[in-house]
Amino acid sequence: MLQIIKNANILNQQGELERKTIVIDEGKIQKIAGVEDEAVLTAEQSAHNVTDASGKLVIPGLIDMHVHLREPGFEHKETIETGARSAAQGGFTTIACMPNTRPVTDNADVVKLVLDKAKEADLVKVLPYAAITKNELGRELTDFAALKEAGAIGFTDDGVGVQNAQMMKDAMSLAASMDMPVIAHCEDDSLVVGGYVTEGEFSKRHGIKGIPNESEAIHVGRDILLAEATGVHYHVCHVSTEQSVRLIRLAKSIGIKVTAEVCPHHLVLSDEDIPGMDANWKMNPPLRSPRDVQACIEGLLDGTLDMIVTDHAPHSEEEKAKGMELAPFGIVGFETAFPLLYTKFVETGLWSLDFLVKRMTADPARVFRLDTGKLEEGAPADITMIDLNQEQAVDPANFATKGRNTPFTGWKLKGWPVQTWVDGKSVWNNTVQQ
Ligand SMILES: NC(=O)N[C@@H](CC(=O)O)C(=O)O
Ligand SMILES: [Zn+2]
Ligand SMILES: [Zn+2]
Repeated sequence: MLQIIKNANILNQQGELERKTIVIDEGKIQKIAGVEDEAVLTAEQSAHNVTDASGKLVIPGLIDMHVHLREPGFEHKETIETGARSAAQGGFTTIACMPNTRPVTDNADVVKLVLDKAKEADLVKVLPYAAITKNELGRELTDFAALKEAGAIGFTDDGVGVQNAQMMKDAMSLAASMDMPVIAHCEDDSLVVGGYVTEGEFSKRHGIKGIPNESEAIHVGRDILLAEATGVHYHVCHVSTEQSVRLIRLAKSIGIKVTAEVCPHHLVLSDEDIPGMDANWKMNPPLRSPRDVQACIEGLLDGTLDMIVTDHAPHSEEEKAKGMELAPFGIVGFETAFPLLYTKFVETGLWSLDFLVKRMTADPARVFRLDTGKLEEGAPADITMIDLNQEQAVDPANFATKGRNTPFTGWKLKGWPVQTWVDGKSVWNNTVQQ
């Protein structure tokens, strides 16, 4: 089925905008041609579907390597279908989901279930991670070979840190022997006990115990040494502290195979922004100091941090209404990620558009060896169209996710995704086509 996206403003090799016509066939980008290309003008006559992208930005579909879809077990928070719909609405075409479901994705059956449900939803590409340890309890390794065979793309106990260093080392050795990455939620429980915001301004003001930066960085440091010893590809989840950035920068400089991700909220918010005891500002890792925010931004700019992920973590309104202390950690992220970062960093002139797009497409694709994340002839037609001029306030009532837990309600943002294609199929369309 021949399809055409015409008058598309795409980012070229130099990172500049160029107007092109994209020809899609059999789910792949067949051709990216100049707007006057004769052959393409002829093809347009026979195309099944023509989208006029005039005035819009057209980029590779966004890739999110850290998300929570909650199924199986917590379908009241999200299902694979609602999560995938939310991802598509946020401009994402590939998402990698975490194993902290119920049951935990610690055996091949759960991996298969996730893949089956994703196929049924038929929206975005869903790549499952499997747990490092059974039930994410940190006591016994899962069957890595069976999980890889079933389709898992990496191993992680996200939600908790692997507390035992020998356990982590064994996991890394095994993963390395299978050419699989280990993805780590870095948190030393002994340094955290009872905290739910960072140790800093906010915790002092409210007289509550804070989560210190070292609780994250101590695992980053430990795991870098273990990665060096085992040769595994080690990927650090949701980096939030200056100390972690510093350790990862050093490890990279001496050739250790470490990569890392950062979340939009850790780039845009600090603990000083928390308005009060509102659980929509509670996530793990917590919002850190302005100094940490700056270090994360610098880390992303110099490539210490490879990519942006949302850590989309939906929870129900009842759960979040329990208040700061008792509510679960986590905020939703798919539908605000791009406009938030575009508005805060590109509109303000701090980042180039090309830089933002790469950190959400080509970079995750490079790190996790995906065949997507680029607009190129022969690549899958995973494509996102964005209206950079559309300005709109964040309204959780419009979200496709079941989660309403966001600190960004009411924020006026620009750069909203308006249409998303996966393998050439439109999975979200908010344009009014004439
Ligand atoms: N990030 C969060 O605050 N919460 C995540 C767990 C996690 O990513 O560690 C969740 O599963 O809710
Ligand atoms: Zn985590
Ligand atoms: Zn997570």
